Amino acid sequence: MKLSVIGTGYLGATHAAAMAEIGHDVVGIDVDPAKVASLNAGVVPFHEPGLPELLTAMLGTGRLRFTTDLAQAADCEVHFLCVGTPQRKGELAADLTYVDAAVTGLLPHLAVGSLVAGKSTVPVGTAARLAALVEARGADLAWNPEFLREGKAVADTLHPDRIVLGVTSERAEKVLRDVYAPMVAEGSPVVVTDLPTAELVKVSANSFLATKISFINAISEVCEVVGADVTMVAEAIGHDVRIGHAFLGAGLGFGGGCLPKDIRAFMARAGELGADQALTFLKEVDAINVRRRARTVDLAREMCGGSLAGMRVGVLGAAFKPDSDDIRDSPALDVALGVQQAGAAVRVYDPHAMANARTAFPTLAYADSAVEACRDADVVLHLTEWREFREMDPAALGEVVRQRNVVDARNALDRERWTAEGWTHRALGRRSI
Ligand SMILES: NC(=O)c1ccc[n+]([C@@H]2O[C@H](COP(=O)([O-])OP(=O)(O)OC[C@H]3O[C@@H](n4cnc5c(N)ncnc54)[C@H](O)[C@@H]3O)[C@@H](O)[C@H]2O)c1
Ligand SMILES: O=c1ccn([C@@H]2O[C@H](COP(=O)(O)OP(=O)(O)O[C@H]3O[C@H](CO)[C@@H](O)[C@H](O)[C@H]3O)[C@@H](O)[C@H]2O)c(=O)[nH]1
Repeated sequence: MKLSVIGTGYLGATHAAAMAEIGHDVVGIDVDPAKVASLNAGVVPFHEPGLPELLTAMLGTGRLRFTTDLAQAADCEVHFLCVGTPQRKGELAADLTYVDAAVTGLLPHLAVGSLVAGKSTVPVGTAARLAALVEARGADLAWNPEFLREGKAVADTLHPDRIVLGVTSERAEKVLRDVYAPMVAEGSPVVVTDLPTAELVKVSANSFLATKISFINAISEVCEVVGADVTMVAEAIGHDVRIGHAFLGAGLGFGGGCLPKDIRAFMARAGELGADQALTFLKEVDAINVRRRARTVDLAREMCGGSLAGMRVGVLGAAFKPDSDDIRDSPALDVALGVQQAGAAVRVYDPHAMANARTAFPTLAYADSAVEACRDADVVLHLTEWREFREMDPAALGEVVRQRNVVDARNALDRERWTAEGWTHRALGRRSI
């Protein structure tokens, strides 16, 4: 089938390459000419394991190309909307400017009988509003939310754990089942529903994930008061299959371009709909999450004898999670800024997010390696659990620091190994050994 993918960022570039991989003829369209040129040259403009190889292979087949020209979508049967829906400045609500611009721009090129399939995460009610515009052109609109995780985007797209089809006609359902035929054949469950339910599935899933993380981080706060160990609590409760181990990783909490803005936009939308009371717990989920960042700064301060003024702090990690260069709402960079504001000299290192971090936070100092970030440090902060950091040799790092103090804000370092090398190890939700 001929498909267009409108918006080729983290979601759209992956979706476009994956659709070509399963045999479709795909044109990716973005308003950013630099991004389009880069993708056409086989260079993914962000870090996503496996995507460069897939992109190169798909460009080679001739089934995938990128352009800034929406007119090139005119002969496509399906148009996937993958543009951003960031948080509005100074508000909780989502900014729908890009979605509206993409649909308005597409309307003159829409063939009668074609299908617009929204993948962006939107406030409930958006799809019905857009459907009226699309239907007036003789086309159809569906909502097909996306659940991929950054760092695992290729596998998640090619082997989704479910496919959600919000549709208003049997024809739209059939077209999307044809698009995803290999995934359906492989056994991915397909949930067919109406437009608002499909929109709600997406924000409900992210709200649940955020709630699970903040739940264990709330327990972490209590563990800190009583001297208990949150990692053991998580392990023990996770053995109950009704609870499960996933997303009980206590630590610095969630960031990124999805969970934080999605729970805020959900609260804002519920407020607009007069259902704000239903989601007041998400305010607490957000507050618990943000408190973990302040607690990490406090731990660093405690390790430096009560004040960070004049101290040197080595920061390991800038991305919001490992295997991504995404720094949107990154807890690591928030902590780095907090420590700097408290008077410390901070040096940050991340294996893949340095360029993004430097652009967004030019006032922070950066180092070219983990060792250089930690040279002469009074405390090392482990904030993003990249494999490179988890496998670091604490003995070698101990040679370059001023004091062997480490805060493991992701509960991911082998603390027995670090303490055996003379490090004072502190972690969120665990007493020291
Ligand atoms: N990143 C993820 O892991 C992920 C996963 C699931 C869902 N989502 C949702 O997908 C959407 C996109 O997220 P993202 O992380 O890929 O964002 P992104 O910022 O990386 O990409 C958005 C892209 O859209 C382009 N764009 C903006 N206006 C456009 C227009 N009018 N026409 C064409 N292109 C336009 C931008 O230039 C950019 O390249 C959001 O709604 C997000 O919540 C993201
Ligand atoms: O036990 C855990 C698991 C995750 N995190 C943090 O939570 C954030 C989000 O992690 P993750 O969900 O793995 O990354 P995303 O790529 O943001 O993916 C989420 O957001 C996407 C965009 O909506 C959805 O498609 C995915 O299903 C959803 O998992 C990161 O900061 C993690 O460090 C924790 O603190 N503890």
